Amino acid sequence: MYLILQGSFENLQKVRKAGVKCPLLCKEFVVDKWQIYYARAMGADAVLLIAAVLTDLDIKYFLRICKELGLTALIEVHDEREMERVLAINGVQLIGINNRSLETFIVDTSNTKTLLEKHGDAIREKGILVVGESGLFNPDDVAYVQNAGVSAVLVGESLVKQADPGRAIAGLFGKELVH
Ligand SMILES: O=C(O)c1ccccc1NCC(=O)[C@H](O)[C@H](O)COP(=O)(O)O
Repeated sequence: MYLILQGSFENLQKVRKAGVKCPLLCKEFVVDKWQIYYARAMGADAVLLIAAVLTDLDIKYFLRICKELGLTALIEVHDEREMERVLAINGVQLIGINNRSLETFIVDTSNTKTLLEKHGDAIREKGILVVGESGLFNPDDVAYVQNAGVSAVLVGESLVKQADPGRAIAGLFGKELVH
């Protein structure tokens, strides 16, 4: 399980210094290569690359940097067009389907299902893992995106608003997760 750190590179370092051992995903709007080097220096294991704010050339270049640094790149898409762009890029291992529109902030989990119905075969052929992102609050939501074909989930609100992370995670999945 990755811990997702959002909003501040320095938080990555704080969390590492506090002794957190699990992998860390730097969830930022990465638009320049220095942010990837900085994320690595601060202790990240993975970075989010948002297709909506990057050109194809940027994504290819940033993927190369991630590979050199030993970082995993989670490439985030929101719609059909972004999915097609990302699937045409070699070396993508992890795609996140965000159910929240960056323009309207409206969340619709059927986005994951729609995109996987259309592109699931191509994704499987390439051996790409899919992460279902946003709007997941309970075991039914998780089951819905899992049945659509995702192998992992990216969750914010439903966990961070609860006092006990262990119980929050157990509540989200409907069972205790052993790690
Ligand atoms: O990431 C941002 O900076 C951001 C800016 C404006 C609106 C939303 C933004 N992020 C939302 C998140 O990162 C969510 O926490 C993440 O997508 C998970 O979704 P949820 O589980 O619904 O909180």
